[in-house]
Amino acid sequence: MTARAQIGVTGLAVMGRNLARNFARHGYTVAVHNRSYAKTASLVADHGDDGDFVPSESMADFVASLARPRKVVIMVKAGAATDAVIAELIPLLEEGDIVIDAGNAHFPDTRRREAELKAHGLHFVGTGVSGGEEGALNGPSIMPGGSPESYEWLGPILEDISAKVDGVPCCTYVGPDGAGHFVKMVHNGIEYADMQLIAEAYDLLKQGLGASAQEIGEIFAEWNKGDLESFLIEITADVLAHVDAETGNAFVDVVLDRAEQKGTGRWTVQNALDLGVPITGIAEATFARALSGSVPQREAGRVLPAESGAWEISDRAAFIEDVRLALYASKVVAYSQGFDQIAAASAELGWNIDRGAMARIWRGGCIIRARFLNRITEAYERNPELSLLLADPYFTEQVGQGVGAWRRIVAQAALNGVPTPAFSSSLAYYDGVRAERLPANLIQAQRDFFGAHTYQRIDKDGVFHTEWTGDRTESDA
Ligand SMILES: NC(=O)C1=CN([C@@H]2O[C@H](COP(=O)(O)OP(=O)(O)OC[C@H]3O[C@@H](n4cnc5c(N)ncnc54)[C@H](OP(=O)(O)O)[C@@H]3O)[C@@H](O)[C@H]2O)C=CC1
Ligand SMILES: O=C(CO)[C@H](O)[C@H](O)COP(=O)(O)O
Repeated sequence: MTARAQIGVTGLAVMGRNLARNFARHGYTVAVHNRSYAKTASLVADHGDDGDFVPSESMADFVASLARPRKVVIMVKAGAATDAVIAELIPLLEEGDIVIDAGNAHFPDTRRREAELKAHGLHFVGTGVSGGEEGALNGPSIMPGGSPESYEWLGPILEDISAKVDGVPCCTYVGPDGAGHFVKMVHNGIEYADMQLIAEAYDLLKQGLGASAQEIGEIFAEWNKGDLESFLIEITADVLAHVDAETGNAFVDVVLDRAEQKGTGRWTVQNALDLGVPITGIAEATFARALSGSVPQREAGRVLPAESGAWEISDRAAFIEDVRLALYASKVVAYSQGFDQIAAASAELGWNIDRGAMARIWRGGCIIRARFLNRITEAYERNPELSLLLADPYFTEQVGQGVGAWRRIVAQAALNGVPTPAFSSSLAYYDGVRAERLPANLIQAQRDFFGAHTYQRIDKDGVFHTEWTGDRTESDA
């Protein structure tokens, strides 16, 4: 076997096969392999004319077909399958070779694998890839972690096959070990929030205006021409316009209202709890999916009284504009929180992640690609240490213009019994983060009362405790 392939892909399901085709279409000789040979054979049979593929049945032949340093992309089911493939690869590879896990791995797994492969003299690159089937083929957003040295070898190839916006690749080096998969995880968390917010906007228009799916689709299509322009709004308009062939009804009206999840949103929330970063929009979106699937609770809950009146909206156009403004503001909150989480993890793990660069590589190729990501990049370019995206002058003004609408929508939804967990929690976050004084003073006093947990004062330095069950004197703790 001649070692002539410039890159290899093992795992040729939806993502791997399209990524392999993308490499081939960009002129790379691509070694391809899958656990079961049928997928390899069908890739070459169906898409052989995309470029130069080198198919192999065995992992040993696959590795032997790669030029050194070998670059092996693993695109298999995340978790145990990735470990199994790595274990098979290690004895076949040589010092300096690069293993790239492009699946949706959990970043602690990536950190573990990177350390393990380093001990074998191998580079391990955990990379986020977003864009689904279409993105993998035509240009995804790529978020690679690992050693800077590995990026010197790999970066040009990944940048080549990534999406481009204004000629700029949607791929850049993210940071060491698990940084790439961490950023992909937060991307997916934001994806959950964005989808939930869009779903809430749809529900408000449906319940408030009694609008049909078709009409709401037209509203979303209109919104997609302005500040909200994004892939998710675009596909929402498309989905809402789709008619079910079997029933002739709007497609969304025949889809069961139970949202599933594979785990990246949950990981994002779990990690935010560990870091102590309030990502309330993402958390509510994740829990909203859980609520939608809580079948026994939802069946039991149908008896609960609503105590809400009939929703009458006199000015339809004004209501639609309010929903649009509330959606935009809530969306900025979700991104602001997600970028806070990236900053916190980066500081804790010494990753030195450039948040502006992350917004830049999310402008194209990925599921959350959106017009306003340009504005986020600009905000972090203005101030790389920005502690709150919402406080960047551009976003302060933009969100500020919609605050009245946001409050009206959240209030009307509550009065009319329409659940808006992501809209409401985002507004609560906005009010919380801008508050001069929060009621946490009372919580500190309570904690000191029952557990001598101490508190600080606003009028002098130090840490104090009050003898609550004694004479109530205060002492330095
Ligand atoms: N689908 C999507 O839109 C996106 C997916 N991802 C991530 O990309 C990765 C691939 O996703 P997708 O293409 O959907 O495929 P799947 O996650 O459905 O995984 C199927 C692939 O994994 C292989 N596989 C499963 N178990 C093993 C094992 N023990 N040893 C070797 N190979 C194994 C299968 O081989 P076989 O054919 O032999 O069964 C097949 O090639 C996943 O990590 C996913 O989370 C990332 C972004 C978007
Ligand atoms: O990674 C992705 C896109 O970026 C996938 O689409 C994501 O896995 C979908 O997640 P879930 O199944 O949890 O909704």
